[in-house]
Amino acid sequence: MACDITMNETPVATHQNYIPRNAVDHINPFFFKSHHHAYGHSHRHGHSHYHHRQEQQPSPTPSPIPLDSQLQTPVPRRMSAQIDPSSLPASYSTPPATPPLTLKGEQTSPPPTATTSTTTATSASSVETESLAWCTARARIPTPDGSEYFLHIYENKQDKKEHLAFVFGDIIRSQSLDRVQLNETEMDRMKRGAYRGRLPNLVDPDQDVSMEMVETVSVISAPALASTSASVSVSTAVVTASIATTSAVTTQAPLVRIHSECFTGEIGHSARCDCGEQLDEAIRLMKAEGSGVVVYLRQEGRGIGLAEKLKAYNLQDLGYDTVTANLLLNHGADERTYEVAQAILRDLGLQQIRLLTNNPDKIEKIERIEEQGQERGQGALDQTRIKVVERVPMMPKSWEAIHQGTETDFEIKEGAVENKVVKGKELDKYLKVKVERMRHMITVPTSL
Ligand SMILES: Nc1nc2c(ncn2[C@@H]2O[C@H](COP(=O)(O)OP(=O)(O)OP(=O)(O)O)[C@@H](O)[C@H]2O)c(=O)[nH]1
Repeated sequence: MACDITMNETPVATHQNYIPRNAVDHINPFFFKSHHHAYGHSHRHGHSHYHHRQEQQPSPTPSPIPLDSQLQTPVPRRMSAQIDPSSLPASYSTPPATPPLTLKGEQTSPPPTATTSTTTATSASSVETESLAWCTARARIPTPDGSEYFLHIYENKQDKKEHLAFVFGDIIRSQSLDRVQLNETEMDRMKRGAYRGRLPNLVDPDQDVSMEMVETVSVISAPALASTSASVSVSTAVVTASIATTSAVTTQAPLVRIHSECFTGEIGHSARCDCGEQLDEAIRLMKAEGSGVVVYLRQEGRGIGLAEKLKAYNLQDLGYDTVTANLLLNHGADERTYEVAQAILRDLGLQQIRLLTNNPDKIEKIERIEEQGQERGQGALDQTRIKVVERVPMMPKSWEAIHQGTETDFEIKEGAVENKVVKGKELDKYLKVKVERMRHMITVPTSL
């Protein structure tokens, strides 16, 4: 079977208009947006280098790349398409950081031929109008038991945090990641993780890259972009090898865990909460099913942040419970929002999910269609409803042992944390308060 994994530069990505990637942040409009936010004063008074440069050195000629202004979007974050090369120092005309790539044994990239197809490249603006969150990178993460998952990084319009998705199995894919971006080479796509299958090692001379290995990878070059109005055409080389199909149909909705960051419980071995245990259990279940998604939201301390959570812990040591502690710090009992999680699930093509949770608030919020997007200036967001077709409870391990009468077999000592499984009076109190004051749907053991 013909197998062409040769990487071609797209025609517009010429030597002349190439800008080193590390130089681009300073002229990237998205960078300006966040920079402006952080240094609003200096910009307002026109003192910043960026502002000065924009006003004093207007671009004398149009960009060599015919792009509409809508392309000034955060995907890709370091897009070079907006740059007028004539306004840049000569030192910027260096070779591309992503050179044309050939497989071992091949001489040069062939010109576009029958194996090259014209595909629709998205203007990233379509991502901006359609979704609150978009995937910027994905990579395979092998785990000690030999299984692996793909970690996805998401940016969004609501905050400046990098939210994550742990995706188990090959079927669930990010639409925003798979979209063809302007001017990108197939090497760019592989670096972002926009490929199917597994990447072959092209570098190690001891490792023979067999055709069989190469056939396991396919750079995705033609995702469906029918709804994209602002689109341009680019040519990309197409891997002609057979690829892992996505047509496999899952018989049931995938397992999903929407998990909020907990530094103390996941990294800090804290026995105050069961967060680390829950994350591990969700991953274990998804490995067992061979499919599922953990959406990991950077909403530490139920949205109040780590410093405030530590203050809440001091108040808890003084005797207040986890809800009252938040209120005494002038926070809500739970300040989390789930619009970004909704956007991530939509991006992953998940509309029906089995949600691992005890928290009814999460279910209500994830199913709700928010109307605030427009008010926040987020454009017309995709509002496809997500349905929780099943709630899968997360019984704390120590309580599960009590319910099953296996408490004495339960190896964890009082107050200890073992493989992130926790047991102790502080945990019991925390969990009871979540049942009594936060409507958590787990049965408190009668002995407690
Ligand atoms: N403010 C505050 N946050 C806490 C405390 N203990 C844990 N957390 C945070 O609570 C959140 C727990 O997140 P999750 O486990 O995803 O959510 P949950 O509301 O417990 O719901 P489920 O686990 O899905 O049943 C994390 O952000 C933790 O950092 C606490 O005592 N005070």
